[in-house]
Amino acid sequence: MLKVPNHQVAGHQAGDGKLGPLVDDSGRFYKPLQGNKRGSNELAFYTSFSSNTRIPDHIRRFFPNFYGTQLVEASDGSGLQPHLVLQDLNFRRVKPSIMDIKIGSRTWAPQASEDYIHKCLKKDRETSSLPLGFRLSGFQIYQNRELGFWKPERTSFQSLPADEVKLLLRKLVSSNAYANLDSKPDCSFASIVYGGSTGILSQLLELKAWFEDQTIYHFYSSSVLIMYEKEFASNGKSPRAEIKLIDFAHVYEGQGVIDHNFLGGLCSLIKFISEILTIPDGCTTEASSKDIEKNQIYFENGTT
Ligand SMILES: Nc1ncnc2c1ncn2[C@@H]1O[C@H](COP(=O)(O)OP(=O)(O)OP(=O)(O)O)[C@@H](O)[C@H]1O
Ligand SMILES: O=P(O)(O)O[C@@H]1[C@H](O)[C@H](O)[C@@H](OP(=O)(O)O)[C@H](OP(=O)(O)O)[C@H]1O
Repeated sequence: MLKVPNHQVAGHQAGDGKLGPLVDDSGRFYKPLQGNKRGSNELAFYTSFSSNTRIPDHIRRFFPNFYGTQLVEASDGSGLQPHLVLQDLNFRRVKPSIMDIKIGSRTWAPQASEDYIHKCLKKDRETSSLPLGFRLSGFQIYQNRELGFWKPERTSFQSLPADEVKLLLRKLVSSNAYANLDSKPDCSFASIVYGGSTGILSQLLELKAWFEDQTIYHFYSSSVLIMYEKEFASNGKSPRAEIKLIDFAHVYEGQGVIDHNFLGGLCSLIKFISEILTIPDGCTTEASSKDIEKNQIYFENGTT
């Protein structure tokens, strides 16, 4: 039995008779093949990527597994429709904090139509894409048992200036991340989620090293998803901090050219996250140093 995913933070969503992705209870995510060539383009990417022997395994792990296509009952009631069958990245996650970050100052490919380029260019200019090289496309931050998730309306954060984007990236890894924008984040999980040899920063650096070399694909409008479990982190367990790349409706062949647009955006995101780890100015001090240390010890001891 397919159902609407619990933790989708951006993109077209199922529900209220609309077309959107569905999940099953065995860990698969069914994304409807979108119209206007988006669906066929994304399928072409997954088909090419999954059979490409030049992709190293340590890079492949940053992409959802691909299980082909399947006709399933679409969420909008339009009957059996083709869907991409992907790994459900939230399978077995409990209360995941998630950020969908659209990478690149340019979200359109040169192959796109003039109208589409115009639409994207406008949005890139109006949001943080152009000034920062990425924009927050959607997020949910788990607050606590009483308050549940903080999942603000998407347009409310897509055009924020750099310091407020950094504030949200701090809130993502704070024990006191409440919907109230005035609360100063404690960043108590920064070191175990962003830092460390297996943390988000080191995963992003690994991805960046590949982008410095690879000329196979150009990724326009794709996102990096950052995910982790705050409750695990609070209880001294591994926070399951992971990055994954998603949304390949606008990926094209690289034809021997570096993907400067994606690489530039990735470098910018990396700078934001590394500054959170190295410059603690934006975090409260009471909680942080003691909590960071405590969590680091738990994590390094592998008490999962
Ligand atoms: N494999 C996956 N497993 C779990 N969740 C996913 C997966 N892929 C995407 N999502 C969720 O769905 C959201 C939208 O995904 P995606 O960007 O692929 O859809 P889209 O409809 O093409 O988006 P857009 O309208 O921005 O082009 C993501 O923000 C994420 O929350
Ligand atoms: O490929 P398409 O069909 O052009 O899809 C749009 C594209 O992914 C935009 O980047 C996205 O904006 P954000 O992800 O930045 O919000 C927009 O969402 P929107 O319709 O909610 O604006 C989508 O509709």
